Amino acid sequence: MAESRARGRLWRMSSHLNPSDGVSMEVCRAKGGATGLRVAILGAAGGIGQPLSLLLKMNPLVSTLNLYDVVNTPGVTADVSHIDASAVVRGFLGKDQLDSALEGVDLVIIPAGIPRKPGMSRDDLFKINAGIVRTLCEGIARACPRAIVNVISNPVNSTVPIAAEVFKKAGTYDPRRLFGVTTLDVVRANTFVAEVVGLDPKLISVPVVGGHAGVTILPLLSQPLQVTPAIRFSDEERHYLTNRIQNGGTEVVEAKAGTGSATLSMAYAAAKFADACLRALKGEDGIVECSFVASQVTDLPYFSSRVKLGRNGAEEILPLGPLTEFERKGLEAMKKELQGSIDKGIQFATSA
Ligand SMILES: NC(=O)C1=CN([C@@H]2O[C@H](COP(=O)(O)OP(=O)(O)OC[C@H]3O[C@@H](n4cnc5c(N)ncnc54)[C@H](O)[C@@H]3O)[C@@H](O)[C@H]2O)C=CC1
Ligand SMILES: O=C([O-])CC(=O)C(=O)O
Repeated sequence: MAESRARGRLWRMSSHLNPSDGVSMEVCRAKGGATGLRVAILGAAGGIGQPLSLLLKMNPLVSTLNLYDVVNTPGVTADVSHIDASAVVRGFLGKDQLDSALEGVDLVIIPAGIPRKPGMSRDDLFKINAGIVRTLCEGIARACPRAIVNVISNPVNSTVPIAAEVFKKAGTYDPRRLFGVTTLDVVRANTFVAEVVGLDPKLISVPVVGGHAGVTILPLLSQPLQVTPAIRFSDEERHYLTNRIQNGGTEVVEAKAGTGSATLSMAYAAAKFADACLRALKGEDGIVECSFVASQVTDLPYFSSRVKLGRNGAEEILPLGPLTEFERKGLEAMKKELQGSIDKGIQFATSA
């Protein structure tokens, strides 16, 4: 009897999580950690969304985790909610619940949209993902205009400008609060450099600048911070590493052979970047991450480089630092493509 009573209680606790099912939280004395931060994941049932939900549930800074998708959120929500970490997990399904998913949220992470198949470029995703990101950002402008926004959906070089234009149109744009997530490029750079030099990747921190597609991804291999004496690469190593980092996404797409792109490493990278944003929101000082943001570091209007994070988002965009001839050439080589992708996003959002 005692056992079955306990089971009934657990069932109600988990099934309240989808607000559409009409079961209330009456049986729960606590309504969730009041002092933490509220996070929403849009696209939470996807390949990235699911492991990212798991990692955010485990983040002690999160008090409420809202999981939104157009399919399958009740199952993902029930599953993740059973993990014994303090964040309260709530599921939201379909566009009618978008605004409820976003109300009062401090940080929104967007991994919604289709992934690549072999032979596709990230730009090939524009047709479908541009509209998805626009719709979701319209929801953010309505329901949580002060939230920090982390855009993962590809092509990032265009989806971030789309998000900015949606917010401008709504009168809610604050460039400090909008970030394209390029952390996976840094994660890959650290891993591949560590492999070549035979060090623990935790000791390596390679700034990766530019954008998030092919030649627009530029690792500054002359600046792998934290290592003394500084690492010097041969020409052969520099070419190998730059090429592998620029094509890391394609490497995974081809290995997955039509079943998707990076999901686990991306969830790890997104959780790392989200954690940096949350710690900055909490007032921690000295947090610096690479991200694709509105920028004046080059003549391009958006650019990924090292950004100092603070309570209001991007506090300071740090200069690129001294570049080698190889890196200067890489920077020049990316400009046309990156500007084109940015213009394409702006054009899409302003002509609609
Ligand atoms: N920024 C980066 O470094 C990376 C970006 N990506 C991108 O992330 C995106 C997601 O990739 P996966 O999770 O592998 O794809 P997926 O197809 O496994 O999951 C996407 C999820 O988005 C949902 N979705 C579709 N339309 C939606 C809408 N209107 N509102 C809410 N949710 C919606 C789908 O139902 C699905 O659950 C892709 O565009 C991919 O290219 C992937 C890896 C790295
Ligand atoms: O390559 C893709 O399509 C997904 C992605 O952005 C990455 O893994 O860096």
